Amino acid sequence: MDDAQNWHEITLTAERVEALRKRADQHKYDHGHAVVLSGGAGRTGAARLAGRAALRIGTGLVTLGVPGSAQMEVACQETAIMLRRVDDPLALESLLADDRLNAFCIGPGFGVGERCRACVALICGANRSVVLDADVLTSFSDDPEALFALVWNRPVVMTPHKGEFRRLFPDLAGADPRVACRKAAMRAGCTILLKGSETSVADADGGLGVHNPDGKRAAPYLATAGSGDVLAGMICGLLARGFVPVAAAETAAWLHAEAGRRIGAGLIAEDLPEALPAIFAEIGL
Ligand SMILES: NC(=O)C1=CN([C@@H]2O[C@H](COP(=O)(O)OP(=O)(O)OC[C@H]3O[C@@H](n4cnc5c(N)ncnc54)[C@H](O)[C@@H]3O)[C@@H](O)[C@H]2O)[C@@H](O)CC1
Ligand SMILES: Nc1ncnc2c1ncn2[C@@H]1O[C@H](COP(=O)(O)OP(=O)(O)O)[C@@H](O)[C@H]1O
Repeated sequence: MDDAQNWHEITLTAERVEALRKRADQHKYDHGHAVVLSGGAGRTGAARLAGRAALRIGTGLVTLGVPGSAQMEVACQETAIMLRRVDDPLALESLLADDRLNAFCIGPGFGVGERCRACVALICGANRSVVLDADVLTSFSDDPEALFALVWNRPVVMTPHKGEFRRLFPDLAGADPRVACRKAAMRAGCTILLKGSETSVADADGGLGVHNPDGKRAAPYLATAGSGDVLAGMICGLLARGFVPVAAAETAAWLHAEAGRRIGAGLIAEDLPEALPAIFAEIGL
């Protein structure tokens, strides 16, 4: 399916608003436990942004998986977010043994290379919901088929910007972004969110949602370092809360843009998670 006209506009539906609500009889484990894997010392900012976003979007618990070299750096910055030492794939395996840790985010600031590829293989092999962003996408640029074999038919959301998209799907990079996103999702066999001033979300069956198709929800101040890391954390948080991949990606895209629109000029990535409580109040949560 490559019909450029066959798509829906991404909005915040009533059903998704209800799914964001916390009921009085629920406790934190009812809202999931998200894990964001961090890079080493001096490279933890992106994962911390993602973790903060996952917490603000309502995940019950958020843990940052951090190499020993960066533990003090992260511990000095975080309070509500928990910390586990994860130096290597072996340590990740022990985290994966606890099935209460139900959604993962890997890529932001993680570092490119074999350690990254091995961790992605473990998470996907355990069939965990996961957001694959940034350095994960770059780590597989020499062998995209190896990544597609890992994610095929799994609860995965990939979140490339156009540079990362080109590395994984060089033959699609010149096409209309909506068509390219749909073809990429069908090729990879998972949900893909293609970032930009217009954001597309496609699933493996050919479904396609477009955010801001007419430019009326423009949020140009989102073009700032770390804003994509926050989006990855929002999606991960919604996966932990039980949203299916497409719903998590679309809902996060809408909320992320709404936060960007409200903050406007002067926005920095740290502001985005902090804008969520006011948005939630306004939509009736
Ligand atoms: N506070 C932090 O700790 C931050 C950490 N970051 C991390 O820094 C690492 C590198 O990420 P980058 O995205 O900067 O670098 P990448 O190395 O993935 O790609 C950047 C290159 O892609 C090109 N490109 C083409 N189209 C693009 C588009 N639409 N958007 C962005 N770049 C495009 C750029 O020109 C640039 O040369 C990642 O691990 C990321 O998570 C960044 O997210 C920034 C903030
Ligand atoms: N001009 C723009 N208008 C609206 N949103 C934008 C614009 N430029 C970037 N964005 C959004 O900002 C985020 C940037 O993500 P990304 O490129 O991964 O940055 P980073 O890696 O620094 O976090 C994406 O959600 C993207 O859709």
